[in-house]
Amino acid sequence: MSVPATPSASRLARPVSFTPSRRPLSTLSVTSDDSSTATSRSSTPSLLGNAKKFKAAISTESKSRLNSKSRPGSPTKDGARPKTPTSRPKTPTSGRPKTPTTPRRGTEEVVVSEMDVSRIDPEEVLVDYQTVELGDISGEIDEALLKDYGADDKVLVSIRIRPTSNPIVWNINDKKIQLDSQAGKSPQEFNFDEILTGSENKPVYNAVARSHVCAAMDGYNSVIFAYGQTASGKTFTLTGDEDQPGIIPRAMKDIFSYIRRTPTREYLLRCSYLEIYNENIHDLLAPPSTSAAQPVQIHGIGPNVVLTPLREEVVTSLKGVREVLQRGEGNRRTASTDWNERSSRSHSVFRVVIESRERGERQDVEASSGRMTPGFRPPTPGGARLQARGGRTVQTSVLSLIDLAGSEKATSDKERTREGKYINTSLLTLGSVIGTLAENSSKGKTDHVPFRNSKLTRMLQPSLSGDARISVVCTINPGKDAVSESTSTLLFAQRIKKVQLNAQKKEVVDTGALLERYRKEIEELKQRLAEREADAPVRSRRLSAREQLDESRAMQDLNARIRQLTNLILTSQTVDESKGDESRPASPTKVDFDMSPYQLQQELLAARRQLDVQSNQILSLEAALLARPVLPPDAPDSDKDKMLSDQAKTIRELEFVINGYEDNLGEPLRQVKEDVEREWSAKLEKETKLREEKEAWADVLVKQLEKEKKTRTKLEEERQALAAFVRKFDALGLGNSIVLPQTKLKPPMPTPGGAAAVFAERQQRQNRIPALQDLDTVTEASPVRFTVSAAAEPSLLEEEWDGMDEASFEIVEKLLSGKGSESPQSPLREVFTEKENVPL
Ligand SMILES: Nc1ncnc2c1ncn2[C@@H]1O[C@H](COP(=O)(O)OP(=O)(O)OP(=O)(O)O)[C@@H](O)[C@H]1O
Repeated sequence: MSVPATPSASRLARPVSFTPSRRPLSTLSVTSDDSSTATSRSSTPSLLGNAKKFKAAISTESKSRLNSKSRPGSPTKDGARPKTPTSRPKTPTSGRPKTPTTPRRGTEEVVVSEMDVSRIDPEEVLVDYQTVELGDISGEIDEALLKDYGADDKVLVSIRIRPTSNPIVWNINDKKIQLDSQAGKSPQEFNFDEILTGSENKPVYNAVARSHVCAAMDGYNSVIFAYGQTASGKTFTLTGDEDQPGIIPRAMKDIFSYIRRTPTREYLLRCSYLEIYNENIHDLLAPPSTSAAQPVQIHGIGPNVVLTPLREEVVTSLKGVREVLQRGEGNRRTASTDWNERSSRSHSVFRVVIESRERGERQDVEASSGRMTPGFRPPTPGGARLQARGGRTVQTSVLSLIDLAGSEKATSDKERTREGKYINTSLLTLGSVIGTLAENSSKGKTDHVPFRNSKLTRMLQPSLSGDARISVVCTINPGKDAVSESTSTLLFAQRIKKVQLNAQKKEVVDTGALLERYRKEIEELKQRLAEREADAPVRSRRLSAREQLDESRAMQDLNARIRQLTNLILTSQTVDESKGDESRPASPTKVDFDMSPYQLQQELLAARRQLDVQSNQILSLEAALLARPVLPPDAPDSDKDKMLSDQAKTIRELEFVINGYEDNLGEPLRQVKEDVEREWSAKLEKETKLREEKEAWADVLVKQLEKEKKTRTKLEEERQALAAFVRKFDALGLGNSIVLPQTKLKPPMPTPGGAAAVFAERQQRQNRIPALQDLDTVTEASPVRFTVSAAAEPSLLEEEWDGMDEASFEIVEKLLSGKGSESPQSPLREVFTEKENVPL
């Protein structure tokens, strides 16, 4: 379906001033009325001024608040609702440098608000259902229209197509949009949450903004922004005109409607308005001279963004909002360009900080909040203004409504071209940030996101990082002359749809009460610990090992709880004083900058040491986590219980080790340790003695062996001598003729088997000496004694023949030399031969 060139008769019948006069006439079919455009822009807030005043019955609490003399915009005696002050001193128009050709509107009307939040007591300017005027609210919010967009953590992306007199080249089918094939490009189909046409702003507000405004009232940060090429209708969508109020005025009406519908809570509303012009941030609510002299700076690390100095003004009615908007818009830079008579030359951000808490009893509120002594309170930059008291938490959220400058081609004007470059660069950065976030979300990547490349993206970092619910209205010109710009806008819209969000409600707890509770608990714990420590030496003597163990564990628990509470106190104090509505993790350590450098250095060192210890703990916990036994998810409960009790046991044992072995052992366990040591030293002594005995015996054996060896050598020499003698003897043929004198030589009688058998028998006898390996069993008999008895048995090799003396050898000499007998068959030879039983 094609969008009709004239979207609807009723829309075009209205003198809508969407066609700037400086635009080339050839592209226009609906003539515009320049003066009406200017008028409609400049008179935007007036549409809110027609609201009827409503006098609601007010509570005692409200009355007291309203009757407070010190309150700015004090009510009249008839109890009328509080008003945002209107009488302000006029400021000079000089100040922040203006865009040369297009002086900002309204500078002559710029006034300094007395509702600057840093000058008033927040408790005095609360809004509740009784103080809201009926004229300040939209018709009752139709719950049926409130789709809970954003709850699914997706960006709500809508396309708004402005009317044009040019031929339309886009086909729209419900929530799909596709370039007409006639346009000559590949017809890619895009799918969005909403596609809106026409000039009615109400349906646009209902579709793209209302749910996000309500989410902000419910405690979620919400961001709504318009993106698109120049003159495509961003400002028309956000601000609108007299006939068609845009998202901002409608949102403010809905905020008051919401308050009116919520009798249980009271609210503090603060507004700020800024613009980013040529990469400088200007406070649109500050007097221009101040704003020029002191551009707003972005502070903070990572997603923690703090803007200072930025004026915040409390609003208690729609009228107050209107004044703030009027002032801010008057300070905004717009200029006539080739495409838009009043082109926004900057990105503008209108922020409403919404703080709320449950309504309390009057007395309680006054006593706890100090409402009885209203007046100046020291501001807490970036923090919540409302105090959480009496057990009531403060919920804080920010609604940001952003009108981006439109991307554009170079123009004939040098100044516009320069601005255009800044605008295009920051929009390109926004595009690449969104692109990276989308990639990271869809592909599970963690690529670096270039938030810092522009002020716009740096400022949007918390929201784009997932801290807010986001709705984007992408405005396009459907004409043939803007196909490439519209396609690029649709591609941007498609990318941002993929960004993953995770907005959470922000609540500041009643820190005063909580801290008091922590302090009390710490005191009690310290006292209990001191009592136990004092009692410990006496008690430990009476306690069993088990009880001592429990005792030491109880002391450790007490210490741990004290440490934990102390940390909580530090953290809470830091949250209270510096975290404010961002509710971001804060350093648990408070730095006192009045300390000397040396003290600070010591603090730093201590903090580093603690960090080291903690990172070690993390490592060991991670290791334990990795090493944990894995149970299937469907494992029976008994198994899980067992595993848990095993792990608890292991943890207890590890704690033992970690907390100091000696310290935790206690007296009884020390005794066990000494007993074990005694037993083992006795065993060691016995073993040492045994080893010494064995070494002595081994020495004896070695000596014996050496002796045996010597004897063997001697015997061998004897044998060789004898063999030589026998050979000589035989050679002389004296074997048979020798008669040995019976008395002198009595050689042993040959035995069966000869000398070898005798030798073997002796050896056997000797072998009856137990083997070394048997000695272990013969424990009682000392191997030394055994060796001595073995040595008493003469060796065969040492044995000398009876009667064999020097004389005997002489006779043998004679016989061998042939002097005793000539016969070769001498019986002597036989004897000698047989004696040795060895071959000669
Ligand atoms: N949907 C619409 N219906 C009727 N008029 C429209 C619509 N959209 C835009 N216009 C008109 O078109 C003109 C340009 O619109 P607008 O200033 O809102 O564009 P823009 O996107 O904010 O441009 P820039 O980026 O240059 O500031 C205005 O006169 C506006 O009234």
